Amino acid sequence: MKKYLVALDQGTTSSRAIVFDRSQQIVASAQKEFPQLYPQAGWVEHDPLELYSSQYGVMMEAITRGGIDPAEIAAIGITNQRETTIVWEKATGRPIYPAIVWQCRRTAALCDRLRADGLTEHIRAVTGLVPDAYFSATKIRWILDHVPGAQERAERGELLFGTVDSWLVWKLTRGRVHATDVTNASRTMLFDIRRLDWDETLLQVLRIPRCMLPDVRPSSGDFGTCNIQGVEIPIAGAAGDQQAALFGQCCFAPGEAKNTYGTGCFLLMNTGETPCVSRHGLVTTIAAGLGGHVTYALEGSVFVGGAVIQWLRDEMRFLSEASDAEYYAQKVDSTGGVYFVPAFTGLGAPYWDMYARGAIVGITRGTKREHIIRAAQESIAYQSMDLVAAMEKDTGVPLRELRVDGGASRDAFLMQFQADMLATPVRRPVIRETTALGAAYLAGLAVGIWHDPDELRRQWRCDVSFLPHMTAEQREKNRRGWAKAVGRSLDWAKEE
Ligand SMILES: Nc1ncnc2c1ncn2[C@@H]1O[C@H](COP(=O)(O)OP(=O)(O)O)[C@@H](O)[C@H]1O
Ligand SMILES: O=P(O)(O)OC[C@H](O)CO
Repeated sequence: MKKYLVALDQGTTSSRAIVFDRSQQIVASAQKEFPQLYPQAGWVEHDPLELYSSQYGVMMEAITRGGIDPAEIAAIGITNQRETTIVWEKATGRPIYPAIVWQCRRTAALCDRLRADGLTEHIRAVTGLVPDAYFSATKIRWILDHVPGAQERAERGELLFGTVDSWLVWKLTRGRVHATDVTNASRTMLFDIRRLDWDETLLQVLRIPRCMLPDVRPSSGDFGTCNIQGVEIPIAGAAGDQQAALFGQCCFAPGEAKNTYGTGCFLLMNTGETPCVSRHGLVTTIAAGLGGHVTYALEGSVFVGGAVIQWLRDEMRFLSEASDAEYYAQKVDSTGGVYFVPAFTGLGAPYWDMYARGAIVGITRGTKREHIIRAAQESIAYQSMDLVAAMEKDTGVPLRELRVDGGASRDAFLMQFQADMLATPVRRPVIRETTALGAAYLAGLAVGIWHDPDELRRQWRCDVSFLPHMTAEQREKNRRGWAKAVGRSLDWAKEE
């Protein structure tokens, strides 16, 4: 009997595969980190072949570890780092350039031109986004401009574009399927989120040939099959990792929200079947929906979340493990007035400043390593607090609780500080691999392993609730200090 679902979670820093059974228990998993490439200041790339090989490798490792017969696998669900842009040759499957990662700022000047040309409103109205180097559209333009002959080849139909989901689908189906799902399409800055089609105006402005774009499909459904040891296994779900996490957290009803603390932080709130247009710096995006219905979400994206801890570990050598941050932060009872704005790749929502850069302010002769570590952790919560504030202004409704997940949500100090700064309960579920779980749900619903979202909702279990304790006065003082620190980091890298 088919009893397993394999979720492939291709993230920014690692590829993971998790095998779930029908009762949503993790049967086996495997994970592999891959190199981050920083060819110039502000640029971030991945090797697309490495993304695929690490993802394929961990899938096979998890299947082997779990002692699973491929014939028992009901379906594969894919979830992925979003916006990251890959262009490859249709005939050979060879990428023509490294993957330009969502964090990469190289197209900031092109985004400035789009703004200067008066396209901001069109982009907002049609795609739900803001003109920013974060999204895929200008990254495609950059590749077509910088790889010799690429524009002509793309126009002749010889090149294909895809976000990481499309690339994995293409590779896993051995070049048979060139498709993406609506959630990933909604992050390209080329997709009309109401008409559910590529937007002709933006394609023309950016001279992107329609023939290189993938077919856009519902997140739960048919993405071809992958042959594992002679067995054709349906790829039955695909969604961007943040939308998958929203789904995995069972935020199926309008008003339900989650925040994922991974490399970045991504706060998404389900807003139902009508897109909610933000007036406070958030974007409108498509959430993973079912049964042909399109569900929308408001999203706030923070570019550097857990990555600030990684930076303290790898570049500053302040920590030997990311998990040590919690210990050091609690060795001091405050940051001693230090604020850390980790705007390493600019600031995302709600500031959208591609030229902001990192700042550590308030340092005195008494500042110790522990203060800086604590300030780094607090910065993750402050940035998320800014998103909640924007969301509450947009919806006019205070957030009742925040569901959390992602690598850095393990950090209890951070979660408590988050609850304190939001004055809202923060709830961490038993299964923290909600991104992979969301992908498994989407695939499992498509092949009939589960029948409806209510069945899934009944399974959501809270592990820890962090309740707010901070006084309103302290909260306000912290909030003011943070706002002042952010002001110091804005516009830093803009050339005179
Ligand atoms: N205990 C911890 N405390 C704080 N940050 C952590 C902790 N564990 C992991 N992280 C951070 O979380 C991130 C990894 O989370 P993960 O969800 O695996 O990310 P991604 O999916 O973006 O690759 C890293 O940036 C790491 O620094
Ligand atoms: O890989 P993650 O978990 O950091 O997520 C990356 C986001 O999808 C970028 O938008």
